[in-house]
Amino acid sequence: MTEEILKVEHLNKFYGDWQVLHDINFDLKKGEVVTLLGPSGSGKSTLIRTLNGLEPFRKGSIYFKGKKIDPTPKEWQKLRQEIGMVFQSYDLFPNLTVLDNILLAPTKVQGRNRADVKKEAMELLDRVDLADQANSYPRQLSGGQKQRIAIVRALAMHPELMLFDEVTASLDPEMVRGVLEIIKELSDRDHMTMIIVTHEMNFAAQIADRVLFLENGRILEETPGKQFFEHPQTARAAEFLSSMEF
Ligand SMILES: Nc1ncnc2c1ncn2[C@@H]1O[C@H](COP(=O)(O)OP(=O)(O)OP(=O)(O)O)[C@@H](O)[C@H]1O
Repeated sequence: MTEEILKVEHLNKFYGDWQVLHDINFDLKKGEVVTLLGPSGSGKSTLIRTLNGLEPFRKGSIYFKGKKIDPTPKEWQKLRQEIGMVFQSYDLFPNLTVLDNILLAPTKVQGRNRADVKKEAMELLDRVDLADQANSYPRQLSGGQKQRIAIVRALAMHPELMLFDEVTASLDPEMVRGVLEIIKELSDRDHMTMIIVTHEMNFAAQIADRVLFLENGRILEETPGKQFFEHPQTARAAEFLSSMEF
């Protein structure tokens, strides 16, 4: 049986008194790619951030590799070593070089040997065609380059699960493809388990094993990727796809 990486059960989240996520249930097996799609404000970012402990939740359970998460700051800090996340805003440290951005957490948090991590970081940088920028500072890089570095930084922790929250949303169109290709390769070559929030429908159609379609904080449908894009189950999802000109 394929190993279960994540299971979300009856997850409810509130901002103050207002409920933003309603009874979210889904699971994710090793190597699977799930995309979260839905209109603006449907709760996609909130959900993916909740899965990394960046947003607290009030009711429900999240299991990671079969173990129920005790949602304390300490536990999340530990789990973030295994659940990598990349954001729209890169969040690189401006005062550190590219290489030091990548080495920081594996050496300081995981206590791994600096020379080993450095060797691996250079291989990862080579893979995203940025080995020549190892000693640059983030301000010297384009948005697309910064986002490729942010992905490498997350991968250097050897995550079991990667979360991507609209990682191409701030990029100029010509930068988008390079970043999406890296994510696609992570799936094809490394069989990385991933949850992806994106507005890039063609990319979602290529990469999604499953789509969770959200509206008003609820999962309206959960459909295999190919089927979702060809024959969505709900009229609302069909309307959404046509509004995205897919
Ligand atoms: N910190 C917050 N406090 C209160 N409300 C919030 C907060 N963050 C998000 N919201 C609201 O929660 C709802 C869901 O937002 P969220 O960003 O998760 O949606 P989304 O589907 O990711 O949208 P988009 O595609 O526009 O990024 C929206 O109505 C948003 O205004």
